[in-house]
Amino acid sequence: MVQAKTWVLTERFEGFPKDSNFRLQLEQLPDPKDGEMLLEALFLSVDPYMRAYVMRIQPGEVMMGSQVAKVIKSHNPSFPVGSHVVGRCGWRTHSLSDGAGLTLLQADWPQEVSLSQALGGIGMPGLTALYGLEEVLDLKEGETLLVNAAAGAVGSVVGQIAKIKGCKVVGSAGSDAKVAFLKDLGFDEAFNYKTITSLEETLKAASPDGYDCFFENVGGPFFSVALPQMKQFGRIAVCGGISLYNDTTPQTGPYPHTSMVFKQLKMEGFLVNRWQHKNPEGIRRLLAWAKEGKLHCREHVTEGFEKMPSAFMGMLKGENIGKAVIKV
Ligand SMILES: NC(=O)C1=CN([C@@H]2O[C@H](COP(=O)(O)OP(=O)(O)OC[C@H]3O[C@@H](n4cnc5c(N)ncnc54)[C@H](OP(=O)(O)O)[C@@H]3O)[C@@H](O)[C@H]2O)C=CC1
Ligand SMILES: CCCCC/C=C\CC(=O)/C=C/C=C/C=C\[C@@H](O)CCCC(=O)O
Repeated sequence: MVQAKTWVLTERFEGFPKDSNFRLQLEQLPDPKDGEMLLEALFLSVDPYMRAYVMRIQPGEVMMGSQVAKVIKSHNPSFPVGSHVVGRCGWRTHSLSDGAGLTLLQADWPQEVSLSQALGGIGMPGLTALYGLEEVLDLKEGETLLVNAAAGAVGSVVGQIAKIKGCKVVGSAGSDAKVAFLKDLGFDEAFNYKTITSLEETLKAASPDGYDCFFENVGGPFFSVALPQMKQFGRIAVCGGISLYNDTTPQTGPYPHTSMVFKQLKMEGFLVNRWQHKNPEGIRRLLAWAKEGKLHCREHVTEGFEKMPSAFMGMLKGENIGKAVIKV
């Protein structure tokens, strides 16, 4: 028997999450049966979708989420002891699995790349950036791209891939330290949306001719101000709207119709799982860029399973630069 620590949801979030929404709970796990294995979490992810998707969890259930885990006992030949996996096991230190939904990490994962990157730049967020740019925006060399939440797990990869593709990149983030980080990554323009006097003027100054593409992560007023600055036939990939997730009453903004029609814009929402058939190739490309030094996947690491709720709430408040992960 193994004792797992888990974080369960006590009640669904109303507005911004609170400590009282979570309860640490111990769970006795039996030995794995034939075909099963015992997993021990090494790194766990906290992501914005956990706030947006909370209605999918019943109070009393373990919080949803992905982790990098080590196989510590196995009666499943496809997952030998000592191998590493990524799985949607939830907020728990130990899990039993029959292998369903697990992704085996390649045995030759580079020593110089932390396994935690499989939750970030070399994982779901990195793939989100890649697919949003290539499958949705079809970003072309020489174009100008705008990306918000640019210093985060998705946004920072978006900007770097756009630079690899020979584009001009403008990014927004919520602190001066994040702006400095973006400049270090090679963003052509970056600004702190919390301290500028006018978003309209800042966007205009960053790209007087406007934007060919907009990788939208934030929503709300940012979206409304950015839309009129799109170029004719501009393209918008709606990846998320994190400024809206904690609203208790939905925000309402100006309607997009005037810009959409008179600039003849294309706007498409997407979910990264649409292209999961391409994930092995996508991971290979991201890993290659990382090994070549073209992709820097910064992480915001919180030490200790007990700190998962605070790491989650911290990410929602913008405390992270790069991918927010918890090291057990
Ligand atoms: N469609 C899909 O398949 C996927 C969508 N997503 C979406 O991508 C976006 C980025 O996710 P991810 O990279 O994981 O998260 P990040 O690592 O970027 O962390 C979230 C960031 O959002 C910013 N933020 C939080 N609240 C606000 C606000 N009110 N206004 C503006 N910015 C805010 C903060 O940065 P700052 O300091 O800049 O405010 C914070 O650091 C989210 O919208 C998420 O839902 C992510 C994965 C897959
Ligand atoms: C305000 C309206 C916008 C709502 C968008 C909400 C969330 C977007 C987002 O963050 C999507 C993330 C998708 C993640 C995909 C893969 C997994 O790692 C998590 C899947 C969770 C699940 O489906 O169980």
